[in-house]
Amino acid sequence: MSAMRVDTKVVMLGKESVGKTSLVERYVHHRFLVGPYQNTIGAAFVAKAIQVEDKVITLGIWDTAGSERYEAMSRIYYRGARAAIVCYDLTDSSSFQRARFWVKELQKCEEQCKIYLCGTKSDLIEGDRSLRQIDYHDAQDFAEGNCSLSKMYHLDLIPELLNTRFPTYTKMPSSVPAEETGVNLGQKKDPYFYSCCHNN
Ligand SMILES: Nc1nc2c(ncn2[C@@H]2O[C@H](COP(=O)(O)OP(=O)(O)OP(=O)(O)O)[C@@H](O)[C@H]2O)c(=O)[nH]1
Repeated sequence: MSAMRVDTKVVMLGKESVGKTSLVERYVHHRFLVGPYQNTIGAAFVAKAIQVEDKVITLGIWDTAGSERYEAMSRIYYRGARAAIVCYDLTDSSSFQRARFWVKELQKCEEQCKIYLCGTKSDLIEGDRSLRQIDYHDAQDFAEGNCSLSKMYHLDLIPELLNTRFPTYTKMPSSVPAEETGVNLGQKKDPYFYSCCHNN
């Protein structure tokens, strides 16, 4: 069996239960798994081939375990990553603290890695605004304060962002309304991301 060639390494980081695995499932298999929560142990790998202009590139996505018990292991998985999706749960302030930790760590240790800050579970706050624990502006300020570029991007555009050889920035929306912040996998809406790329 021949080894799979991965063109671009992507790592998912964030506190346990924020929804990293669900995001990967959605992106790769177009599904949202309902049922009891099963925490990731160590890390999981999935590959996805995508078309970028006239080329096919293979993303190798490492979905790390959020539990702090696996923190040292997660460091192994972000080594050499071209992009990191750092997730936080909009209804859990401690998960935002954890996301800040990972962003700082990546900035320090992986200068070439593009960082995407992603708020998850927006369906919960749509149902009940009082559940929101991370203010929209706090997240935006954090992205702007730490990076030279801070916009929101649609998930499907991330492959284009990742491919520095064939950048197609013209397709990106310059902004999306505040209401669309965060990821709503439960209701299968499209996820949006803050990008805080400090090396674009
Ligand atoms: N309501 C809602 N629940 C979600 C969403 N995304 C994930 N969940 C739920 O949150 C729980 C944790 O999701 P996972 O995707 O396993 O979280 P994880 O970040 O991979 O967790 P670890 O493997 O522990 O690091 C599961 O019960 C999911 O069904 C979402 O967008 N909305």
